[in-house]
Amino acid sequence: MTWHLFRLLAGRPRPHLLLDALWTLLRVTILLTGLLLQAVFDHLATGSQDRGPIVLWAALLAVNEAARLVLWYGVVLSRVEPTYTYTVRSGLQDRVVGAVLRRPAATALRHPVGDVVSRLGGDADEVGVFAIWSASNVARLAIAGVAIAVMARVDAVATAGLVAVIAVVTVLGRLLNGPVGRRREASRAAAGEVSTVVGEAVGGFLALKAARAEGRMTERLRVASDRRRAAAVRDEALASAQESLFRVTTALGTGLVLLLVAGRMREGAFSVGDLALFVFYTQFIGEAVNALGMLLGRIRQAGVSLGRLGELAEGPGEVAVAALVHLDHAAPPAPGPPRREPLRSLSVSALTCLHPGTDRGVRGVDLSVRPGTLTVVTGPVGAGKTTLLRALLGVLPAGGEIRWNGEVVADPGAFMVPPRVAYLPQVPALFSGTLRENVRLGVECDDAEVLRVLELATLGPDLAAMPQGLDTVVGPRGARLSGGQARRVALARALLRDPELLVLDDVSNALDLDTERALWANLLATARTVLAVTHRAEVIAAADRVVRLEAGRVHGVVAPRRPNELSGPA
Ligand SMILES: Nc1ncnc2c1ncn2[C@@H]1O[C@H](COP(=O)(O)OP(=O)(O)OP(=O)(O)O)[C@@H](O)[C@H]1O
Repeated sequence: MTWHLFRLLAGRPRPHLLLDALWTLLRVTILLTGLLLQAVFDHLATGSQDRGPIVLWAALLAVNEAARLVLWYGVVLSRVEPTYTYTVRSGLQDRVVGAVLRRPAATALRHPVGDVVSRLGGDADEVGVFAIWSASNVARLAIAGVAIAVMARVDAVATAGLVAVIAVVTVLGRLLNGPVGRRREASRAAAGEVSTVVGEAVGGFLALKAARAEGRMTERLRVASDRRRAAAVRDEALASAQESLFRVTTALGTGLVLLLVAGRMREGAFSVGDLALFVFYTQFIGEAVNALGMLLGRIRQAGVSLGRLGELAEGPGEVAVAALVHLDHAAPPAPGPPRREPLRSLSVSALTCLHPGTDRGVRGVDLSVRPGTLTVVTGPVGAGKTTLLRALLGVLPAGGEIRWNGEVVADPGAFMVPPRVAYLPQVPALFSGTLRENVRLGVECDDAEVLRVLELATLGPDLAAMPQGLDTVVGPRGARLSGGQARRVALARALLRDPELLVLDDVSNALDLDTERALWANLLATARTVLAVTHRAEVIAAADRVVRLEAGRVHGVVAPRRPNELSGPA
């Protein structure tokens, strides 16, 4: 996983290299401070009365410190780091959401919505933070290497002792990496569980109130939060232990250096300036080792997070992450709409689709749809009507054969889309935005066209009562529409695509009888091909063909004559 993490960052190396360079510059100022201190103390130790060099070094120290502060706060912390971390974060989120949207509808979202939101937030954040952390600490370690070289020139033995302490602590810290990673994974999973419960509670708020089930949901949330707390405490405890291990390096190192150089100081071979340099650099090297420990932990954590994002995009395992990283270089373009080809025939044979882990769904369904006709699928509740439509459209994985104009459809999910097919599900989705945007949803057309399809969907009178007309804000954050209105807006969206085949799942639901009659009269007057699930006797009577499903199997196909009474406003 770590390898993929580095590949991800290497995909766009420039911001990382810029940050590496800035941090290196910052650390060089620290090296300079050590050398200036050494010079100041050595000069003081000579007992010289000449204050000139001291003033010069003090001035250089002040300039050096001021330059560091300006570079640190003014450039790195306030601009470069936030830009980089948010670019990585939002880049990952874009890629994951893009990959999910490109997946076949049948398998697009395999995790609860709350968990997905948690991963897109927390896990993308973790990788974004790692990006800036790695830049900062790679520079820190490189300059620590230079500091060790400078110290070795002054006293090789004391420096070797310090390096030995660092090596022991590093090995011990690395041994903790495995458990730290496992606990981080458990903690993230527990956080995802809490988000799932919160997502369900917020999404089903009204249902919970209506059923007076708030207590049950609160209890679920409490249990999930307790698990999350326990996992987070275990995670933090071990991560802190690992951090502390590295932190003691400074104290141990300074003590060891003092012991090792005491003899040479007495002999005058180790100056006061050298001691100042050693104490200052030991502190810096200790911090670098401490940072190395945190960096190692963070690599694990960021790797875990990248893996979790990869799962959303592609599925579990390394392959998923490789694919996610690969997307950085060659995000496949979204496929354009298929070429329009008039529907001459649609046939389905032996279509079988069972819901995973159950024997429910549909089995061995044969069906044919002729152009310009209304085909109705009916049957009792739970008979498999919705399953049949969704399997036909590739929204659910299914066996059997589908032929469009005689040609076998290999991938229904990619094939059964506008302008071939438009689908109105039982629960249509509206998005925050205006009525116009919800109908168009990416289709370029003028308002006259939007108004025409809204009229066809019998929303004309409703629209006349909306002061803002097409600019009326609908959807989750806008003025709410009634269930029937939302359904007809979604129908207008489908009609705007002018599909060869219109697939409707229970469009009559939530409509009064007059509106429903007008709606069906409009649909039939356009002589388009419609495949509709419905219970309404009038619509069934008007159909060219009626398929009756019972317990997932076809229980008869009839062809009633279209009665005239369904004629109405066109
Ligand atoms: N996601 C699912 N997982 C498991 N079983 C499911 C799932 N969705 C539906 N089912 C089951 O499959 C069967 C067919 O469901 P389906 O929704 O297709 O019926 P339907 O005829 O459309 O019902 P309704 O008239 O209520 O819309 C039912 O027994 C249902 O319980």
